[in-house]
Amino acid sequence: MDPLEKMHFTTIDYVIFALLLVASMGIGLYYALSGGRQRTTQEFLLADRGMSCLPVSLSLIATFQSAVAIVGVPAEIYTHGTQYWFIGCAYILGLFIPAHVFVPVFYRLHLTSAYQYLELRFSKPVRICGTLTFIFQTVIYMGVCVYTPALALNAVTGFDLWGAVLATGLVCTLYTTLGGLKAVIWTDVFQTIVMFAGQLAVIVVGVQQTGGLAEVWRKVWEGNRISGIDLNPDPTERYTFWTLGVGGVFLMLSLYGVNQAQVQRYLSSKTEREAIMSCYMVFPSLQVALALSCVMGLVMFARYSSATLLPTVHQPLCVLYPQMVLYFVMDMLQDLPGLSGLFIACLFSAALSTISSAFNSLATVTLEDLIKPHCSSMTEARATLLSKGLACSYGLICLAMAYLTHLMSDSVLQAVFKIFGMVGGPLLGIFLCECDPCGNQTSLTLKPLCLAMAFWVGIGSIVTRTSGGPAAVSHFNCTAVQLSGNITTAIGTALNSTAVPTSTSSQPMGLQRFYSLSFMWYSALSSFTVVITGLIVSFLTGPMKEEDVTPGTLYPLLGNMLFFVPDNLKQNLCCATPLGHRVSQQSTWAHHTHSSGLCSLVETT
Ligand SMILES: CC(C)(CO)[C@@H](O)C(=O)NCCC(=O)O
Ligand code: NA
Repeated sequence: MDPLEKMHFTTIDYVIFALLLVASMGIGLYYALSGGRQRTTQEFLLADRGMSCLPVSLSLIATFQSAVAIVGVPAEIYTHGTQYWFIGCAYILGLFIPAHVFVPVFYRLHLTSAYQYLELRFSKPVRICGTLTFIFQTVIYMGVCVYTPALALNAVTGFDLWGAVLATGLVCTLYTTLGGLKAVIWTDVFQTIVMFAGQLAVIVVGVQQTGGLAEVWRKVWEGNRISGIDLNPDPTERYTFWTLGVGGVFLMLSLYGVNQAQVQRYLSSKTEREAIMSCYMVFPSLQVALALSCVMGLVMFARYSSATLLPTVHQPLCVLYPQMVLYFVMDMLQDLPGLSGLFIACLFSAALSTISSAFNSLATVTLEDLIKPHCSSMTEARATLLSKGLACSYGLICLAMAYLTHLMSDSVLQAVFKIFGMVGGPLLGIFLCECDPCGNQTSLTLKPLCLAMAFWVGIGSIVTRTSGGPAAVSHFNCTAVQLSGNITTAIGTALNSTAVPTSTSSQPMGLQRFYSLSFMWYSALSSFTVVITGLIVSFLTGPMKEEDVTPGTLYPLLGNMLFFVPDNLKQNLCCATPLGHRVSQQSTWAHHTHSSGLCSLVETT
C-alpha cells in the first residue's frame, strides 16, 4: 500500500470513536447531577476526599500515559531496540519513594495544592514560584497531548486535524467542568481500560498476521532489536541502564511524587492508607502499560523487517515518527472493521485522560495558590463557580497550545521528556528539601540559577539537535517522505536495513558535549543542582531555626535511616523530626515544638 494514500475508515470506526466521547460526557454529566452536584470546591477539586485506591491508581497511570507514549514508545523500540524497556526498573524507587516520603507528608498536612507545602516549609514566594513552574510545564504538555493523536490520525486517515483537536479539547473541557475531579477520575478508569484494550487488540492481530509468536521473536532477534543491559557510563548516550534506571527515577519522582495532578489524587483518597495503596497499585499497571507499548514496537518491527511482507516493495516505507505506529495499525487492521476504530479510541482515551487531569489540577492551583490568598472573603459558592470557570478557560488555552505545538518540530516523546526535566526537575529539587531539616530560605534564592542551567542544556540541545546521540534519521539510509508539511524531522526506515545502526557522527566536544547530555538525565541533573546548592548555602548561612519550621513539613529521612540507633541518641543527633498527623492536630504540634524545640521530640510513628 502506498504510504501517501489515505486509509479507509469505516462507519463502525467512527461510531466507536464517537462512543468514547459520548461515554466520557455521560460520566461527566452523571457526576454533575449526583452526589453533592459539584457545589463545593471540596467536591469539585478533591472529589470530597472520599476516593478508594483502585480508581485512584488507574487514574494515576492515565495522567502521564498520553498518546505521546502510545505512539512514541513503539517507534522508539522499532528504531533503537528494547533498551528503553529498562525504564521499568525506575518504577520501583520511583513509586516507593512517593508512597513513603511524599504521600504521608502531604496527606497529613491536609493540603489542597502541593505548592501550599512550599509556603508551610519555606515562604510565600517559593510557593508562587512552584505554582508558576507547574502551570508553565502543564500548559505546554497539554498542547502536545491533544495535538499528537490528531496529527497521527490526520496523516494516516485524512481525518480533519483541527476537527479532531476541537472535538477532544471541547468534550474534555465540558466533562471536566461539569463533573469535577470525580468525573476526571472515573473517566480515567474507563479510558485506561479502552487504552489497554486497543493496544492488546493490535498486538494480538499483529502477531497473528506476522505468523505467530515464534516468528515475531525470530525476526526481532535477527534484526538485533533485543538489547541486553547497556552499562555504558557515558551520560550522552540516549538510553543506557543508567539513564533509564537512575535518571528515570528522578523523572518518576517529579511526575508521581510532587506533580499537582498526582498529589491531588493522593489527597482525594479516603485515608492515608488508601493513598499509599494506590501508589503501590500503580506499579503493576504501569509495567503492563510499558510492556504493551514495547511489545507493539517489536511486532511492528517483525512485520516490516522483511521486504516481502510489505504491501508495495518498490516504495520505501518511510513514515514520520508520530505516524509510524498509526500507519502500522491501519495497514494491519484495515480489513477488520471496528478494530482500527478501537485503536483510535485508545489513542484519544490516552489524550483525554491526560488533558482532563491537566485542566482540573491547573484550576486547583490557580484558585488555591494564586487567587484565594488575595480574596480571603470569597464565599464557597463563588469559589466553586470560579474553579469551574478556570477549568473551562484552561480547556480553551489547551486548544491554543495545540496550535503552538503545530509549529514545533521535535520528536514528541523527546520534547515531552525535555519539558518534564527542564521544568519539573528543579521543582522536584525544592520538594526534596523535605528531607533536609536545615534547609533555609536563602538556599532557595539560587533556584532561578538552577532553572537557568536546566534551560541552558535543554535549549542548547534543541537548537543544536544533539541530545542523546544523533537523530534517528542519520542512522538509517532512507529518503524521507514528508506526510505532513509542517514536521521536518522524519524517521526513515530502510526496507532492508535491519542491522543495528552504526553511529556515524564524531564525538561531541566542549559545550556541544554538555548539550548532548541524554534528556533522561535532565530531571536528575536539575533537581540535584537545587539540592546541592541548597545544602551548601544553608550550611554557609546557618540552618533554619527549629522554631521556624512548620511542624509536619519535614520527612525524618536521617531518623528513619538510623532506625537501629536508640531514640535518645537520635535526639542528640538532631535527626528525629516528627511527622504531623493531621492539620487539626497542628496546633498541638506547634505548641509542642515551640516549647521544646524539634530536636527534643522523639518520633512517634
Ligand atoms: C511516565 C512514563 C515514563 C512511565 O513509563 C511514561 O508514561 C511516559 O513516557 N510518559 C510521558 C509521555 C506521555 O505523555 O505519554
Ligand atoms: Na492519559
